[in-house]
Amino acid sequence: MQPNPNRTSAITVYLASASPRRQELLRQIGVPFALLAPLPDENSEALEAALPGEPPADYVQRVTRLKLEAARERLARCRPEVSPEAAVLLCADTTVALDGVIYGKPESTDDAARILRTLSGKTHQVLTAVCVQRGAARHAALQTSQVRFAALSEQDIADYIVSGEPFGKAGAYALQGRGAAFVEHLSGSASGIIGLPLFETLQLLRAAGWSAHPHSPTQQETTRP
Ligand SMILES: Cc1cn([C@H]2C[C@H](O)[C@@H](COP(=O)(O)OP(=O)(O)OP(=O)(O)O)O2)c(=O)[nH]c1=O
Repeated sequence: MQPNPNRTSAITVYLASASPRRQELLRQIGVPFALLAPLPDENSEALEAALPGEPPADYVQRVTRLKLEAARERLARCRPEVSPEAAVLLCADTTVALDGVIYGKPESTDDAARILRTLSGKTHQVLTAVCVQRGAARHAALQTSQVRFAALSEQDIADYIVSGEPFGKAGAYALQGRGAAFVEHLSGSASGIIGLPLFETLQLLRAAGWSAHPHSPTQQETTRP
């Protein structure tokens, strides 16, 4: 059988993310990766400002592209010896939307309470955009889930905020944590809601030439973080 030129054994997946959830999710499906988290001198927050009137789907995909550009610069700066053909960069961004309004990470306790009151008793969307790049080739996907929240009491909201869980999460809740108790129904992708839709991510990695079964047995050893 002829070797498939797209299936290169020397490819390393670089997860360009500071999100512990994305790392856990990628581990869950057994994809070895190296971490390429933002450096302390990078202003990651500045990437995430929405433009006036920007639709949520446009926003989340644009921010993911910006994260990818920053990651390409970071790889060139931190690992100049790595050929772009030997690296698959992986980035994602997650946002919550209701009636076209974007709900990002809460900035304060009051902001978290405001977001949770807004989501209470309604169905919102969770959008996660994923982007991979290897050399000049880029592959992208957008995964959207629908999540229906139960009606939350002021006590529910106050107790949840005290737990600290809303902070650092788009929409001020975590499906993987106590926030699951608010979810009456969901359709879509649980991993997408938590930050990395695994089905779509694996498809993108494969499109970029990554394989779980490389010809060389060394990939597993060389790409562990
Ligand atoms: C809705 C939801 C979001 N989240 C998290 C996933 C993301 O970490 C976060 C959305 O913020 P993002 O800006 O997508 O990601 P991040 O800043 O945490 O990490 P990165 O370095 O990759 O940019 O919300 C959950 O963990 N659970 C949930 O149920």
